Amino acid sequence: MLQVYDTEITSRLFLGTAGYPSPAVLSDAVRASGTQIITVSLRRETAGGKAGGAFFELIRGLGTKILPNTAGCHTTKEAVLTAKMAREVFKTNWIKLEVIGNQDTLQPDVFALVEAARILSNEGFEVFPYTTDDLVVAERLVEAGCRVLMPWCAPIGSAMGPQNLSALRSMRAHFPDVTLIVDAGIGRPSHATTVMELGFDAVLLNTAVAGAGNPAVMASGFAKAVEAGRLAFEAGMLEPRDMAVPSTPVIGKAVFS
Ligand SMILES: CC(=O)[C@@H](O)[C@H](O)COP(=O)(O)O
Repeated sequence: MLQVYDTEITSRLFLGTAGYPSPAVLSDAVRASGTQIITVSLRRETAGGKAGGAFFELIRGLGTKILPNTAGCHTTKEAVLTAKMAREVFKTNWIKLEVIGNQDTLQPDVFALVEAARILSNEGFEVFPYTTDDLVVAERLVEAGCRVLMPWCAPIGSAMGPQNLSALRSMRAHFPDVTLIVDAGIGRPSHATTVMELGFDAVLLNTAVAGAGNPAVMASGFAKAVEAGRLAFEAGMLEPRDMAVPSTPVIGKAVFS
């Protein structure tokens, strides 16, 4: 069971809803993933060219909790305004806060992000900030009122997978009580397993499923990968060793008669 703000969920896989070839494929993938939280952009072109009301109706019909996002925003002002519109449209205080600072890497403008997080938290929003793996920025976001952090593991849509495992490990160690969700850059189920093994609470991904040859099958693969990583973390994994250790201890010598 994972607590996200005051909501308890069992699936640790969050799914984006952009870039699917059709609304039907999107619906199938969401169902196959078993996700309980999907993120929706108020601004992006949506599945099958459907936009606005029709798309949002489809999203509401999927039976998951909705985490609106501010994808495509580049300033504090734009992100705050988009968050307020999202609250009206989806009747939720949750907002996945994205303030993009660089067009090539789509990395967040962390200064504008902290400012927007503070404004929105003060206005009663529960903020899920899309951030880098920088510990100082993370501290500022927590001070601004965020109880969830969403560090990237690689640029959005890159499918590169974790680029800085030691930074992610440090983040987990520094924030044992903050809900940490890896968001962006995951390309394969094994990437999701890797970050879950580090003790991250969940992963959010979009492109790896939406762009797969068969999104529903890939969504199901990711669900299993996330669960496997979590189970491994909870079970306690062995540390790698330099030397061989016999897995079958022997006592004395075999006796042949
Ligand atoms: C969907 C969303 O809100 C994002 O933050 C992002 O698009 C996820 O990244 P990937 O598409 O790389 O999984």
